[in-house]
Amino acid sequence: MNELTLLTKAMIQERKDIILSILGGFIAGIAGVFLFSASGYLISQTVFAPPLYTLIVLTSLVKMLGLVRAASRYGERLYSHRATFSVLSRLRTSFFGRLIPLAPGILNKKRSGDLLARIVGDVESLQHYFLRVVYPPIVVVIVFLATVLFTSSFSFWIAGLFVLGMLVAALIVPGIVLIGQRKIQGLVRQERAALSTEVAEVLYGFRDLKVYGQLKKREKQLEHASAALAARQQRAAGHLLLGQTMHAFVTFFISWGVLASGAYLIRDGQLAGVFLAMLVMTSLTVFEEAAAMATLPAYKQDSEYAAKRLAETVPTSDVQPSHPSGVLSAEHGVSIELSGVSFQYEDEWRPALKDVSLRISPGSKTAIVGPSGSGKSTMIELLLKLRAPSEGDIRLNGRSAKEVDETSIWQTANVVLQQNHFFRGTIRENLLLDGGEYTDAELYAMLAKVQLTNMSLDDAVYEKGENLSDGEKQRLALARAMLHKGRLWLLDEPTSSLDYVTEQRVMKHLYEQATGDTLLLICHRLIGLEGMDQIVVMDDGMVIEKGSYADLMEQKGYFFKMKQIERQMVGEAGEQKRMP
Ligand SMILES: Nc1ncnc2c1ncn2[C@@H]1O[C@H](COP(=O)(O)OP(=O)(O)OP(=O)(O)O)[C@@H](O)[C@H]1O
Repeated sequence: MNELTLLTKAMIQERKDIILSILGGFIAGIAGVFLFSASGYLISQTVFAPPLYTLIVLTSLVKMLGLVRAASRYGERLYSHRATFSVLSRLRTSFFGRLIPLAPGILNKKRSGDLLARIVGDVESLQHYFLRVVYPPIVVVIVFLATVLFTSSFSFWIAGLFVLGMLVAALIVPGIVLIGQRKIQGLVRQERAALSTEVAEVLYGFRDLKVYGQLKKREKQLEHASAALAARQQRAAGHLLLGQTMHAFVTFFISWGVLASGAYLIRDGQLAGVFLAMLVMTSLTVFEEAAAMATLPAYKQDSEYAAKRLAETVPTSDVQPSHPSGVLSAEHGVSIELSGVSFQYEDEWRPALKDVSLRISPGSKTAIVGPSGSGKSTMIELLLKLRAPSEGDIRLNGRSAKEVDETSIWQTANVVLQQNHFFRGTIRENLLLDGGEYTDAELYAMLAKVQLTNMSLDDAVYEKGENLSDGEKQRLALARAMLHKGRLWLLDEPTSSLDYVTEQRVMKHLYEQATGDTLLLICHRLIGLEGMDQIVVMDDGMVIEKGSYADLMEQKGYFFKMKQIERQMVGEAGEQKRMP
């Protein structure tokens, strides 16, 4: 099943609007054909100076057909666009529904610019599927059959000419457009994704590119990607134009054919001369209705290619993602138990965590230390259910994490990650990210706790917190976590950019608030870990030591050696207790 199947299913759900738009399209099409035919007939009739009432009836008919055509065209547009946007909204919801569980894995794998091009552009492209691929042939065929039936009552030969013209307009012209079209649309999408990726790279890496003197080179690449896209788009537009031109030629040819064969039939006495203008007008109008057929293959290709790219991004399946109903209690500290947990990032050759077993009792304070790349942050990601272990089990409050609803974990956890995101807005908005309700006085009190007394709640925050220092970002993230009021603290190097004095002051408030809560702190500095209930030492994805500070110092193992090195570097004097 791919996106087009999903699209078709969504269209079935919007069948009422779709039927109404087809009905509107049919009435508008047929009213248009009769409007111009009646006009042609009216003009021809006037030559014979008919009675006044004939002219009144005919002009009234023309006016009425004009009104019917306008009203039904409006109805057609209204219902077809309403159906399209409802279908698109269903599709977008379903796409996001499948995309979200794949994050953050998918954000690692796909380049962000390309992903953005898919999320916005490809989903958007599918709107053409109904409006320009599925819907036009249905209306064209119905209007055309009605017109042929009408024409055949005047002349079988002219009706035959219409059928011949329609075969050329609906099959041969689109067929020619299709040749070569297959590649063009795919290439346009590829070039668009390439440009989007380039733009994202330049925007994200602007500073580094500038410092390393690579900005000019990247600007050139950007210009190149932009020119390549413009060239492809030009070719695609040329192709569309070719189809439209061929269609106009067919219309022109058929109208001349109707005129010539009509003249012949009149001379032969098989057709009354008064109908000739009417039949020519009929042919012009009915083929104008069929103009959408010429561009149909281009849109069909485009939709199919967009659907393919979306299906590649998030595999479609009938299997609904499970939503476990288990809730993590926010009443007291959480117990954590990891049994034989291993985890390997997709496409990585070695596991980030290997057979990790660990018990963290509720209300205890645990520090996780170890060299860079030893798997500490990965463990927090698994606890937050941002990723699932490849092997082993994680139990929270004695319940397997698989059975616990991830939202309840996020509600219970106060999280500070190594990289915390800040949104464009104000300090207040960034503090109240979880929608908590606090007065300004309470928020200022929190800012004071994290030593940000010089900040106003109305101060602007730029995108990604560009106008904040790393230390300010960490303190804001800590304030955000402290406002969250969960009973499980997951802190990944939360104070790495702070000076010792500020760190001590901030952490004092944090520990005060975390009394009785379960706290897990990842840190590189080994100073002040004496008060921790448990210290876990990790190396190369494994737990190599664990115990209290005193136990580990007595063991004289890895932690002891690291501590010796740190003491030599910082000096005993620099040591202060992390715990209050
Ligand atoms: N998104 C990712 N995709 C692939 N591999 C990853 C990803 N994140 C981390 N890794 C790898 O997993 C291993 C463990 O990384 P992790 O970030 O958990 O280590 P860490 O101990 O927290 O390191 P640090 O102290 O530097 O933050 C490393 O080898 C790293 O290269």
